[in-house]
Amino acid sequence: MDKFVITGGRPLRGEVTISGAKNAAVAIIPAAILSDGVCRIENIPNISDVSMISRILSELGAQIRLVNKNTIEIDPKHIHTAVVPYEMARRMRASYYLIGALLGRFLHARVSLPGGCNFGVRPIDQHLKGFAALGATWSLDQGMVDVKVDKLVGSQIYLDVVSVGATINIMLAAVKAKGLTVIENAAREPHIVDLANFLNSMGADIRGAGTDVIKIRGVDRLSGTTYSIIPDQIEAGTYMAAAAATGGDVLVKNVIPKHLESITAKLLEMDVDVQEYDDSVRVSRSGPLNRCNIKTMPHPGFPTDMQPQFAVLLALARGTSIITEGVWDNRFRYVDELRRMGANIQVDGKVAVFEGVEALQGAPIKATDLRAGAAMIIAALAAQGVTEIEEICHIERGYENIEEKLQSLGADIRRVPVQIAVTAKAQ
Ligand SMILES: CC(=O)N[C@H]1[C@@H](OP(=O)(O)OP(=O)(O)OC[C@H]2O[C@@H](n3ccc(=O)[nH]c3=O)[C@H](O)[C@@H]2O)O[C@H](CO)[C@@H](O)[C@@H]1O
Ligand SMILES: C=C(OP(=O)(O)O)C(=O)O
Repeated sequence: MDKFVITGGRPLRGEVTISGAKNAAVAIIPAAILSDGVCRIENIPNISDVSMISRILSELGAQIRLVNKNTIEIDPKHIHTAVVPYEMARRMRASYYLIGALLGRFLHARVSLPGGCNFGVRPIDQHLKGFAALGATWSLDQGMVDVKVDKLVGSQIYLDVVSVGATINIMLAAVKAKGLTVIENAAREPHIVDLANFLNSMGADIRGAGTDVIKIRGVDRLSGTTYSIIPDQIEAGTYMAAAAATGGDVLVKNVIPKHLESITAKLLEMDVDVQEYDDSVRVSRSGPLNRCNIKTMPHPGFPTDMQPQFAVLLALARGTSIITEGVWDNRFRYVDELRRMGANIQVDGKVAVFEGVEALQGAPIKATDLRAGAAMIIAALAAQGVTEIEEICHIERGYENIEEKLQSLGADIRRVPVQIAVTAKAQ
């Protein structure tokens, strides 16, 4: 296991190119199971969650060819089982998309309950409610969800909570159902639109993705396709926050500025300069950071996956700021790590109150989850002195080449192996 060693205090300057979106890739790769032909998927981020979901597909019998670092071809013809190995699926959140995709193809799926970042309870009741509305029955035994159906039949489904995962999973099963499925109170994130575009390019009939009512008219077959994944909204936002935290000047390239609107709005409120171009944004700061309040919400609200990175900015902003976490029950586990660096933050349930400090100091800390890990990197880049960040495997789930990208912006970040202390056993 490696750790990052970062010497802070250098403003980030230069250009960085954003990779394909993790949360689109981990939905689109399992969606390829539904195809009769080969799917060529471009702009795939080279991250561990993508490697894991690809390995699972291979394990099921799919042929996966790496065309280059960011392009794969998936031939799902030889998938021979609807049972996903327990150990693999429970390591990542997006393995739950295998339920919808396998159900669409085999009318049966047996998949372990998913893993992913630990934000407290992460139920899948809305996914199961959706499958049941399409005619399926499910049971749970030995940590595996078993979902079966004789025939998928389109239905009207109202989601009780706006859920990205349930919206995508229901779409995956409903594309092969008989008749029309309508998902009401659907999530509207950019990766939902990307998945719908991917499925439509295979011959699906999905309308309304990006709004809260999605209509899916089932089709008998889906063909192979060539598709390029959208840029990662959260990776882009992370580099924007890093530029702002270090008082730098960074051109963030290969983005869809529309997807960044809520992030840009908060940076502007904090007196950070943001210039938008066709497919890039330039973020710079020379004056102090101004305080602001943030409430995370489903898209188009401020994304919960940007909450920890902005917490670092608020920890350094003048005055008192408040973050209200509107999506997850427990997404402030990283606050203890920021406190080690000198941040003044009080947490009460889903609300965190920040009293801005002049500077953070380097300290030994850890990544408690993926975006918390990104936030620790930002804090370390802005801090005085040296910070060591352990448990960076969380960060590798979602950020392609993060140390190289930061080094190209002038950051002093190194990856070094963690020394394991070995205690000699008395004979
Ligand atoms: C792989 C992936 O894309 N992960 C993202 C996805 O996670 P994920 O798909 O797991 O998140 P959801 O949108 O489903 O969850 C949103 C809220 O709905 C609740 N809920 C969800 C499903 C359900 O069946 N019942 C239920 O009550 C959750 O507990 C949470 O409070 O969207 C989250 C919200 O934008 C992001 O933080 C994650 O990065
Ligand atoms: C929470 C995230 O991912 P996952 O749902 O895969 O844990 C994330 O991408 O920030």
